[in-house]
Amino acid sequence: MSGPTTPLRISVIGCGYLGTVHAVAMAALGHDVVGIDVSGERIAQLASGEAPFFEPSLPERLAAGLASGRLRFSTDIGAAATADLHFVCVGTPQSVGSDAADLRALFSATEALIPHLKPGSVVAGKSTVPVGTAARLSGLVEGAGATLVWNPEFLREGRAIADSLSPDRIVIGVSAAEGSGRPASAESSGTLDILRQAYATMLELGTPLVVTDLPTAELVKGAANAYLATRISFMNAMADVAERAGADVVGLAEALGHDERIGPHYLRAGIGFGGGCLPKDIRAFAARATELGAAAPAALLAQVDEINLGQRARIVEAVAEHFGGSVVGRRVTVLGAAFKPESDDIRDSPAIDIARELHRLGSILTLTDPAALPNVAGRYPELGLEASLDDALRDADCLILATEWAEYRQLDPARAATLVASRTVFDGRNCLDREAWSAAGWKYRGIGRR
Ligand SMILES: NC(=O)c1ccc[n+]([C@@H]2O[C@H](COP(=O)([O-])OP(=O)(O)OC[C@H]3O[C@@H](n4cnc5c(N)ncnc54)[C@H](O)[C@@H]3O)[C@@H](O)[C@H]2O)c1
Ligand SMILES: O=c1ccn([C@@H]2O[C@H](COP(=O)(O)OP(=O)(O)O[C@H]3O[C@H](CO)[C@@H](O)[C@H](O)[C@H]3O)[C@@H](O)[C@H]2O)c(=O)[nH]1
Repeated sequence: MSGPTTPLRISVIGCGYLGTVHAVAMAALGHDVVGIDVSGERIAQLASGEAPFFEPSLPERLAAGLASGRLRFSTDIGAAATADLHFVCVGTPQSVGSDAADLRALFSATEALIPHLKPGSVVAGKSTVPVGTAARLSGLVEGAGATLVWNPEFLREGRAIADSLSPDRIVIGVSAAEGSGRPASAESSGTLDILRQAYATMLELGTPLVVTDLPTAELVKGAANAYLATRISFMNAMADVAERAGADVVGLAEALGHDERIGPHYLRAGIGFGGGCLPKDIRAFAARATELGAAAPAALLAQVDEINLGQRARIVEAVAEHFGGSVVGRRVTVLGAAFKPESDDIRDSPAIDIARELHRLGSILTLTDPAALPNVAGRYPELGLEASLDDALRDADCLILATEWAEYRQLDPARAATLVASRTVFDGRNCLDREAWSAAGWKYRGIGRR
């Protein structure tokens, strides 16, 4: 990608999974970027060129940004003072004790930024927030002579750099002109020009730009994640019916996906969705819908959540049933700890929940993963961790494939058979070649499969 004709000075506040990638991507586009975080450890890592989490091509992109002199990191919010555009990327996790989003970091980061805002500068919220949050923040920002826009982010972990540099669309919510309902004021003030300049490279390549009002922009993000989660739970509900009826959910998904009105994505049944986004975002969406008096959307998403969590419980029950009702003393190996492949993120990972429950029920549990074990060791020291795949397979009484890393999908069933004690595999992601595994003498159990 070539750089923009006029580079901007940009600050990115919050350097987690989203902010780190966004800062690196903005520098790759040719802008002058400072990434800011309250965590000194995080900033020291980033400043020394160490990628703080596993994400394909992040180490190379981070190194290139630092070497270019266009990317730097600081714990001092004052380092944002020279920027024309500030992206706020701090966490909005689920609140302790409720389903609602915890917005404390968002408000405290914005309040800390206020004294450093120049008149005419733009604050772009990228964190995922309940609808109505931007309106609460805009008074703060506008009091300082700056403008607030909402610019939700849709990147997926594991492909975060590629998604950031080639998004499907760019959504920008701006303040509606009083009473008109149209996002007019930002057009005239040049706010949108700054955003267009930030994303110039992508816009020149034809990336669709949707300009809307603040609440619609917030809702686009919440609705996108709610819809993706609903599709996955829908297919897991179909898997339940398929299993009971002797049908096959993989063939069902393939046939449904050919329908242009449906499309093939997010139809993979299995142990369900996890991660730092879909689970907490549908809960926050439902909590906000309830506050707004919209009971039906809240009930719909509660059902989506329940189906999803049920998938984790069902595979544990199936494993116990396989062993005649009890897993006590059984050697169970879980392949994968991250919530998805190409990531070391274990936030709300179905793999971890399943491993913890089987451990609690008395199995001799071994967990392996090519990237996420250091994160597991820090949080769940009780789980038996094994970095070597061969050693994890050795003497297992059954395998559970929980995260579809390429090395698990490509496992040779004949060779794996020589290592385990008993040839039983629960394919929690329906990603193994059932025929090949069965032919190698394995008892194969998929999700929603005959
Ligand atoms: N992870 C993703 O793939 C992704 C994608 C799109 C949107 N989002 C949304 O982006 C937001 C961030 O998610 P994440 O996964 O990067 O979270 P994260 O927990 O990895 O990162 C949040 C970062 O913000 C920092 N922070 C907290 N308070 C701060 C403050 N006052 N000033 C500066 N930094 C502060 C934390 O130290 C942390 O490094 C969330 O709203 C999330 O829903 C995430
Ligand atoms: O057919 C499918 C597709 C995904 N998953 C699971 O769904 C979860 C989420 O996967 P994915 O959406 O690829 O990863 P995330 O990085 O969580 O990305 C989601 O959450 C981000 C944070 O909001 C958004 O930016 C992205 O657009 C949205 O896809 C993972 O556990 C997957 O295993 C399934 O079970 N079946």
